[in-house]
Amino acid sequence: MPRIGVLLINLGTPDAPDAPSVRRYLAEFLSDPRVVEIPQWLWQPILRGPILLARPRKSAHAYAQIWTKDGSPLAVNTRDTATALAGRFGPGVTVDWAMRYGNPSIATRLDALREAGCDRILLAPLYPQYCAATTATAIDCAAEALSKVRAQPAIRTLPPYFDDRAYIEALRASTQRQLAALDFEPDLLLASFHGMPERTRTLGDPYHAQSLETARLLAQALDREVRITFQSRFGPAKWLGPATDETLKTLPSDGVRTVAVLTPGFSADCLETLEEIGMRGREDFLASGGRKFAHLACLNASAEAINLYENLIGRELAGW
Ligand SMILES: C=CC1=C(C)c2cc3[nH]c(cc4nc(cc5[nH]c(cc1n2)c(C)c5CCC(=O)O)C(CCC(=O)O)=C4C)c(C)c3C=C
Ligand SMILES: [Fe+2]
Ligand SMILES: [Fe+2]
Repeated sequence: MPRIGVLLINLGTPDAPDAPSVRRYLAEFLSDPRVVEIPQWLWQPILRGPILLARPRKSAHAYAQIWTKDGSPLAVNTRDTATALAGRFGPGVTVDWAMRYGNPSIATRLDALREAGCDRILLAPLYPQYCAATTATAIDCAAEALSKVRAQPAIRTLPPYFDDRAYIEALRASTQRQLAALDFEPDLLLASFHGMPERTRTLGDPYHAQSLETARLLAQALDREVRITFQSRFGPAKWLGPATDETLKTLPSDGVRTVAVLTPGFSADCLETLEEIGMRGREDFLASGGRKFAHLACLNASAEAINLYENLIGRELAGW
């Protein structure tokens, strides 16, 4: 009987909500040439200069507002997902989790799975929409770690699931459950995806098209309009639009008084959903004349999510 490992991979987060930890995390993240596609000789002085001098303190303040007693929400939600999936695929399958940047690293968890006897490993980046800056770099990192291994395990990767029926169904059920618990019926449902430089789309990254398709299928499943925006702009380059923050500021003058925002491109709640949408987005909307604002939780380790991953991962493992 082969022993199988499943490694859930998410983006990564600082170890603590303080400036030195955020600095270490940002230095690793923003030095990845898959994330910032500027030649390193030109980029590193900018990163090591203005960015890593100013941003860590500002971001640490934001992280402090969303930190939980168990740690960073991104890590806690990803860990809880792995824990909830343990045992769901039979006794020969171990489910573990890792972060592309920071801890626990992909290399250390791949080592642990191999030490546990796993000779087949499914890499499961928890990004529904494929993006070179998220999916590809996670796979690159795993391949880099395995390049130092003599007796390599067999590897599979979980395909993007942006249009998978099980994913759309999980989003539909989670959205309807959360809308039913609100004390208002929102005029508009806004789906905010993480942004990317516009240039990556023209270079052939399918992320934008896959995000649009997710929103279209969700609108169809809910039988109502779902408007799409892109958040978290970084740097001076042109990013995918329309921008979430600008949209939230102009919606009230267009007659939208109540809004519910979901973030279907994030598998787990994190700084970008809890602080950027749940706090700053809310303030922007209400300060611009909006009356009621709701931020819907990501799938996280909800029953809908566990059902989804059991389905997606189960299908991959069926061939093993
Ligand atoms: C879900 C998909 C994501 C894409 C695509 C993505 C691209 C991308 N991000 C940055 C810069 C930053 N992102 C930051 C945080 C962050 N980003 C994602 C996801 C995607 N990023 C997540 C899940 C998180 C949250 C991490 C957490 O700890 O909670 C940050 C750090 C925070 C900050 O200082 O604002 C930066 C910086 C770029 C440049 C980029 C694509 C080019
Ligand atoms: Fe990001
Ligand atoms: Fe951000």
